Formats: sequence, C-alpha cells, structure tokens
Amino acid sequence: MKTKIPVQLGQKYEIKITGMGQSGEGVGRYENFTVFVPYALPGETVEAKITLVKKNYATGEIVSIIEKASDRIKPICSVYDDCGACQLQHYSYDAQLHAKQQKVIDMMEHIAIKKDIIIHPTMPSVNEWHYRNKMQFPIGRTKKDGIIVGCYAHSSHNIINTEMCHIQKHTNNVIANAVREMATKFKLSVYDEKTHYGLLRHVVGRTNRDETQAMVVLVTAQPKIPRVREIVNFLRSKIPNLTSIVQNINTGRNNIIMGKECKILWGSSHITDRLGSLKFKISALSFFQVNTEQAEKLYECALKYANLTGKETVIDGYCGTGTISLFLAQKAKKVYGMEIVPEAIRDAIANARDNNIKNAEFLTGDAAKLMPQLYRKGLRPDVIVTDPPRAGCAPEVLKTFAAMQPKRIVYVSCNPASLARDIAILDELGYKALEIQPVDMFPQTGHVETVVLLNKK
Ligand SMILES: C[S@@+](CC[C@H](N)C(=O)[O-])C[C@H]1O[C@@H](n2cnc3c(N)ncnc32)[C@H](O)[C@@H]1O
Repeated sequence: MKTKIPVQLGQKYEIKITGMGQSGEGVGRYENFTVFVPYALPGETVEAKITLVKKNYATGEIVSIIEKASDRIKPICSVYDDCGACQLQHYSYDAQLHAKQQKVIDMMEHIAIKKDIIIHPTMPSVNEWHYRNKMQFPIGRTKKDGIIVGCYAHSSHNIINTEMCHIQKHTNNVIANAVREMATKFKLSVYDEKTHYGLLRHVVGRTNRDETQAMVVLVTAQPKIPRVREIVNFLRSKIPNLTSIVQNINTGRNNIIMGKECKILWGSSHITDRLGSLKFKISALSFFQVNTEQAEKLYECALKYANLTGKETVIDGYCGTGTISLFLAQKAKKVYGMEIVPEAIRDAIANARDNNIKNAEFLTGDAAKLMPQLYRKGLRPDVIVTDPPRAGCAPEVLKTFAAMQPKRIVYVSCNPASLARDIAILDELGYKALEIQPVDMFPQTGHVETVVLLNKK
C-alpha cells in the first residue's frame, strides 16, 4: 500500500526536533514522517523549508527557530555556516556529549537488543579544539581568490578557503597556508575534477601530539613537480617544525584522496608519535587516530574491556599501524594483528621492534580472508579486539570470530549504524553486548566512537 507523504518540496512546516542524525543534523517528525534538518538541535521547534523528499524521509533547511534550545551557542569559526567539516559548533560541548550518548542509545533501541546493555555517558575529549593531528585539504583556484586551500563546503566539492581551522592542530594550519603560498608563488597548476588536467590535488598535513614534527604530503595528479628543489626549500622556510615532505601520486579519476605511490622529497618517511609509553612511526599512507590524546583514552578503555592477565592469545583485526595490538601485547601472552594496507603493517612491525615488544605478530591482507585462514590453522584466541573501518566487519569475519569461540570480543567502532548491525549479528552467533563506552574522538562534529564489550553467552 502506498503511504501518503505529508510534506511537499519547497513548502514550510513547523517541526519539533527530537533527536540527532548520523551527521549531527536535527531529526524531527511531521505527521509521523521523518524530516532531517541540519543545524537544528534536539529540543528545538523550527520552521523548515523542505529541500528534498524521499519515500521514507525528507530534508529541510531552517527558515526560523520558533523555540530555541538553551544549549545553542555562537560558533567560533568564521566560515562555519559554509564549511562541511564541523556540524556542532553551535551546540554547547556538554550537550554534544549527551547527544552522542543518546545517538548510541537510539541506535541500540533500533536493533531491539538495548534492554540490558549498559551505555555509559560519552567520555569527553581531552581537547575540545585543535585536536586533529591530520589535515586533508583539497586545493583549488577561483578567479576572485586565486589558489584556495581548505575544507569542502557542506555536501559539495566547493572549497572553502580556510586560513584557520579550529579543530586542526596549529601546525596543520601553518602547512595549509604555506602550501597556498607555495602554489601561488611557483604558479603551479591545480587539478580540475571535471577535465582531469592540472597538478595539485590535495595537501595532507600530519603532526605529532606536541607538534615537534610535521609532514607535508603533496598529492599530485602527475609524477613531475616543476622546480621541486625550490619548492622543498620554500616549505622548509615556512614550516619551522617540518621533518618530512612526501609526494603522493594519485592519477585516479575518483574521490579517493591519496594514490598508492609515495616519493620522499625531503626528510624522513614518517613522523613519530606517542600513545601512553609507546612510540609509533606514522608514514603518509598509514591510518593513525586523528585525535592522539583521546586515542590514548580509547585504547585504555579497549584494554580494560579485554581484561587481560598475561596468559591470553589475542587477535587485533584491522590493526592499522599496530596501535591497539601493542597496547594489548604489554598485558597478553601473544597478539596477532591484521591489516590490509602493507605500509601500515610495515609500520606496525617497526613499531613493535622500536618498543621492544616481541609477542606481537602482524599479517598483511583482508581480514575476511585472513581470519578464516587462521581458524583453519587452529588458532583459538581468548580475546578478539576489532576496530574496523566505517563499513564495519565483513560477515565472514564476524562468523569466524564466533567460530573461534573467544571469551570476549571488544569492538571499537566509528559508526554506530554498522556497529548496531554487527552487534545484532554477533548476538545471534552467541555473543552478548554487555557495556558500551561512547568516546568523543571528534568534538564539534556529529561523529561518535564507541568501545563495546561482548561476552560469550
Ligand atoms: C579504524 S582503522 C583502525 C586502525 C587501528 N586499530 C588504530 O586504531 O589505529 C581501520 C583499519 O582497517 C584497515 N582495513 C580496512 N579494510 C580492511 C580489511 N578488509 N581487512 C583488514 N584491514 C582492513 C584500514 O586500513 C585501517 O587501518
């Protein structure tokens, strides 16, 4: 039976906002029909003009706020209205934390197994601002402004020229500004997504927690950078803590930021950061949590849930540069880490060696293939820790987790939707979620990270 959609494109409706969506947008209902309203806050009543209508939901934009939330504050960023990077600067930090906890509760209610799971209050970030150790800004050009470097505007590929991003560590702002000046001074061409002509695509900046080291990655659409030595010297003169300049070549006609090939133009192939008492090498292509100070808290929580005594064998699926693996290895008999990016595994092996950790072994490959292989070889871990990308774990991976019969599974997730789906699958496979700790890794944005403890039923 066809249900009647009660809203029409271009019309205005009064909507009471009751929740927050995946990207921090307000969620309300009009005659029981879901309407998403970006920048509207839970508790507010807004007049919204409908901009998109789909079968099961609509999207609207705020025309006026009829009833304002007491937690609504003035955003500090001058480009906040246009920029797509942050979604919650207009919400007090306490309210952001509360809304993120609620988002996890809502997601668990959705899969109907919430009843007896303890969902803790969100752990606040050590830094509310200037927490990002990694910046990835596209580079463009306009007639009016010349070379522009910054975040994409909300839901578009228009670049917002950004001289000061308040969630980036200061070094990354210095890098973005230096690269803008460099591209202008050396008259470098800029890649055009439509014609596929031009050289510079993105700049990626990375820095460590105390900002004593910095890496610039120039992502180019062609292998040759003209006047490259002069460019290296220019960047070195502009970025005082610079320790590495890398060129990444990306000839792909897609939205993926970095290609597979990296060339070191100057300095080191990596920067080094610290988590707890461990040191980590991070190269241009390696995944490393973007909020270092808070990653420490996240991993401490994963370690607490793993509840190791020193006798356990542990698998860390999706291990990146081995961060969680090495945290666990300090308290376990043996840890196996697996990861699909070979460079990250190289870093993980070097990280184990540099930290004098001998009970961690790292495997390169797709977890969906490696896990069943390890199962067939007879590996039966006591604990499994898994920290997959946003899409969550592949079904074969979850099945193998359960077949291995560990006592506990600790699931670290950056996406409550795929997490809820995987918890429901694991529940059917005999693993019950007991506790969830939401952790705020990304203040001012709608994202929430979670650590979940699941026990064998
Ligand atoms: C969210 S990150 C977690 C990394 C690490 N635990 C950390 O905190 O630094 C997910 C990792 O999974 C890796 N990955 C993605 N797909 C994979 C797959 N099919 N098999 C194994 N690893 C994969 C990514 O390269 C990335 O390093």
